[in-house]
Amino acid sequence: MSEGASKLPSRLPQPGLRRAVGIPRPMQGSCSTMTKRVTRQSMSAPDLRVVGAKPAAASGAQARRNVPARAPISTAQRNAQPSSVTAGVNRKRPAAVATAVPAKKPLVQIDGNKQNKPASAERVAPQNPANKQRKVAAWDTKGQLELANKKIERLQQEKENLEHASVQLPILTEELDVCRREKERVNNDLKEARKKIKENEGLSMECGHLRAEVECLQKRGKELDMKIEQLASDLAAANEKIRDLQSKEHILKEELTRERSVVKNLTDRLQEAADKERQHLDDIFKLNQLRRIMHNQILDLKGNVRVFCRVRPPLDQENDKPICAFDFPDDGSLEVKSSQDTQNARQKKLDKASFSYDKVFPPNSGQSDIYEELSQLVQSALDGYNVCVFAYGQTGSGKTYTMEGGTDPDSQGMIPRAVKTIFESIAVQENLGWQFTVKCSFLEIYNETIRDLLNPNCNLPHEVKMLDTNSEDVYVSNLKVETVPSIDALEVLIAKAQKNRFVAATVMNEHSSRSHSITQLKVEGKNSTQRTEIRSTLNLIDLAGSERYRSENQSDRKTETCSINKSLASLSLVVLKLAEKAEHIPFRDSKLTHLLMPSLKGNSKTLMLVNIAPFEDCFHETLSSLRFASRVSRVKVDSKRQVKSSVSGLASCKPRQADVCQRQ
Ligand SMILES: Nc1ncnc2c1ncn2[C@@H]1O[C@H](COP(=O)(O)OP(=O)(O)OP(=O)(O)O)[C@@H](O)[C@H]1O
Repeated sequence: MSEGASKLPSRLPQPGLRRAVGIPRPMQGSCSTMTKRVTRQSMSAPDLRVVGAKPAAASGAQARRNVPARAPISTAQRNAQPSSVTAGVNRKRPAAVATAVPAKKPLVQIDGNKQNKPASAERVAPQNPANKQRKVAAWDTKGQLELANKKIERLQQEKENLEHASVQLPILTEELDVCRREKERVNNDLKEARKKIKENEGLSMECGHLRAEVECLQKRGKELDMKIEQLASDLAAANEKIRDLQSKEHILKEELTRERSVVKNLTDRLQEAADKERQHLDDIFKLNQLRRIMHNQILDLKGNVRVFCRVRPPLDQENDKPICAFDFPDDGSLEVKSSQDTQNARQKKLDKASFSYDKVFPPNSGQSDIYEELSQLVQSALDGYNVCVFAYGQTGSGKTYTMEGGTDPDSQGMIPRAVKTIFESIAVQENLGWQFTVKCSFLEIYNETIRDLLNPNCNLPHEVKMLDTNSEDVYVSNLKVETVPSIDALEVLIAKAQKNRFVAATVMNEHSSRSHSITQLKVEGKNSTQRTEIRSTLNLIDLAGSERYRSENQSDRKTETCSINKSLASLSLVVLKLAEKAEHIPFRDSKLTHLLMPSLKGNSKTLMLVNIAPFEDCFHETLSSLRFASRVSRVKVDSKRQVKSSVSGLASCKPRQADVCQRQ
């Protein structure tokens, strides 16, 4: 079968159109083939008739009238047609086609494959009883003729039909081409549409994303709008503020200009004042230097070793005890006599004695009276001189009371008063450009053993050592030396040391009476402006009881008494040797004199405060103490002030050469 024939059925116009143009319903095969078959079959099978010719058997003109083939077929129509077209060419249902033909009229089977599939009409015809009845005998010529005529009629009819069909064929072919092109276009459109649909799907997804994005952006936009609104209002407020500030700035600038001129004025005046202050400070410094020198000269005149004598009053509980008779002719003299009548001749020789010292304080003297005199030595310590204050006397004579005193302000002893003076003076001096450092240590010497009162449990040995070979200064090894920034800090340390001494006293049976207690305050001052430094030590010493050892009732204290006597004798000897200006001074004979060596030598101020108990039974010890004090009182130590200064300017009041050591 040719290609055109095979494609034809599916490309035929819709059934309605076929009917309109009188085209028989397509079966199988092409139109040309069909025509040929019809011709052949009509020759061999007279009963057959053309399918589709029946209804109208329309003439060619009529068919042409009914053909709207030329009219354009809409796409919708074209899309609607294929199902019915293809339905009409269902090759698998030839039988149904055959049955659609009325039984009385023989059908012309249009079949493209006659050999394989004989037409049903041909197969049915021999079985038809009508056909059998119409059989004419061979001898019936007339019948044969009639039959032949009828056949001819039918053939002529078929011929007409065929002619009509052949006229329609080019129209249909043309229509077919149109349909093909239309289909091609439709297919293309379809492809295009599918492509567009696909694109649309992609686009719609993208659209979805874009919509979401747009929504986000819109939301963000709204937020930004709000922010912008807020910022705009802030900006407006800020602008308002700026305007406000600008106006204020203007006012302030004017004020500033005025203030500047005031400040300049003040600065000039300040400069003037500073210059004046510098000048005043210079003057004050010079005056202070002068005061120091004069103060020192006064003390020199009074003596480098001064002796005060203090007689303590009997306490309430001691009122029953007989007391010696004391007389105080002036503030530096003292007469003492025993009041007992039953004295032997030897005793009578000794029952009255007169002594003279730098100062004598009767029993009614207060702590402040003593300190008034002693404060001059404290001032000397602040001026750069080493100072030693000894409280000497027998046990119970009032040494500790004088040095430490009580807790109330009136009864405060020399140590707390001296500390107060030092820190008050430092405060004043600091305003004049001085800077001071105060260091302190507390120790006691018992049986020639040094004990640290700030660190009493220290097991390390405490030895008196030279600071260095070139220096005459000494120090105690392993001794705690505290730097005290304030009077409060120092008072805390003093209390601690006193407590430690008190604990030892209870444990060691009147230990405190039998030991020397030494409070050392080292003062270092520096005046950077005047390039001056001072350094001094204030030693406040509460000596052990000076009573003599008496073997008959104090055997248990033999060792300690000997030790005390030895150190006191050593102190006495050192002082005497100093007075003699001896070449060798036995400082190292006792720990006490060794430790106090720098403060007893030339560069020193020494005060011996002899304390006297007023009782009759102390008379001999009283005489002993007063005699010792008299010996000391005669000593004059050459004083050498520890001052290094680049400032002189004191020509009119120039101290002795030894007093001031000029810095080179
Ligand atoms: N001037 C005084 N006014 C009032 N009371 C005093 C005075 N001197 C000493 N006392 C009192 O006398 C007693 C003995 O004085 P203190 O303890 O000071 O003597 P001491 O010489 O230090 O004795 P020790 O050598 O045992 O330490 C103490 O109770 C003390 O308060």
